[in-house]
Amino acid sequence: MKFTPAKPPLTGETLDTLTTRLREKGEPAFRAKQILEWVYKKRARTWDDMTNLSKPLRTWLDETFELMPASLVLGKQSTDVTDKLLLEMGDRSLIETVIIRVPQEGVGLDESRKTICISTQVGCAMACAFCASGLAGLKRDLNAGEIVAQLLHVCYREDARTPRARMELASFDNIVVMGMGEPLANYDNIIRALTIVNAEWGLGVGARRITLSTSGLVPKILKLAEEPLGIRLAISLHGATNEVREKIMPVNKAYPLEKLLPAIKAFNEKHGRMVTLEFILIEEVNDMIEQAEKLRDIARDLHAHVNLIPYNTVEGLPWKRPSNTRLERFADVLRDARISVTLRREKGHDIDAACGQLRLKTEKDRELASA
Ligand SMILES: C[S@@+](CC[C@H](N)C(=O)[O-])C[C@H]1O[C@@H](n2cnc3c(N)ncnc32)[C@H](O)[C@@H]1O
Ligand code: SF4
Repeated sequence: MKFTPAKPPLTGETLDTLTTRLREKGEPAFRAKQILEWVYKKRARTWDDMTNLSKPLRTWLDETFELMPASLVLGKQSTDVTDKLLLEMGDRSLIETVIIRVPQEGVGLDESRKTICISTQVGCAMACAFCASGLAGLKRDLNAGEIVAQLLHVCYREDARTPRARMELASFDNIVVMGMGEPLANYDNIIRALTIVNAEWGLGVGARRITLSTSGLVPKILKLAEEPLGIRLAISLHGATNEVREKIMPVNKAYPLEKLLPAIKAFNEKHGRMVTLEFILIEEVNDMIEQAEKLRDIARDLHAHVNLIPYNTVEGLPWKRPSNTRLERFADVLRDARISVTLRREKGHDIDAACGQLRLKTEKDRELASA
């Protein structure tokens, strides 16, 4: 399903596209920079906040663009270090954006480093057997403006909690494209959004602070390797042999390991940065020692970092998180081989942080309310 908003979101415009629109209207080129500065640096929430623009120009902007294409429906704070924002788009679609606070010594939680997890689609078509995001299939792609809007909402929220050191800064440290959706299946919009987020006239977030995670769309990984943007890459591997991977990730049929692994290598060679292999551990599905040994060999060959993630249970799905003993035993195989590995203690369990769960719950509540 495609959604065409009545007015395009301003947050989807680049400096070039906005300059072109303003030139056509007879405005000088510097106006575009002024407007974007209001949006990204000064966090203007209404056109009338943009006090150095004439009233007729503000009226034209209001008639031409949606200043903010997403509204906050729910901000859920977990008892641990994760906050979750539920955002509603113009067509009432719901998406999730997560703020993960990484505790640091000597500073309070509010001052800690923040990683933001953003969504790229409403639902997902990839149908991974363990994932809540894909349970109801794909509803639609998010446009670039809707992707960028998630980060502005985080800024609004965090600005209210902790003042920025300088006005031009984003209110977070890192971005992971690991929320709902397969980002490389929405390629043009995610690239445009990250270009805006990265630009000095946008949120100014360095490319090294942005990590995109994919289930493994090989042609798009190769395309991404050619982008000048230079973001980091994470691969959802979750199976170290085709047999295991295929059971839980249908994408493995089109792009089995013999195609995926060379594509990762090609990306590596182009960027010279360590790729991360994500491996969710699910009891008796992929947490066996033989899988750990195969994963060790793959990681060694790719010089990759391995992120082990204990499975977050999803209501209605049969999969289980392994015991701590099994988790540690798996991790030890990699540690013993001196592979760079983290065993992630996943955050936000108590606020349905497994991507897509909060949205599904809210949609169910809505259906019940309207029945
Ligand atoms: C939701 S996906 C979004 C990005 C992309 N579609 C992908 O698969 O890499 C981000 C990560 O969350 C993981 N994930 C999904 N459901 C999970 C669950 N229930 N518990 C732990 N991790 C999960 C995915 O496997 C993936 O590594
Ligand atoms: S893990 Fe990623 S690709 Fe697979 S269904 Fe979930 S969001 Fe989609």
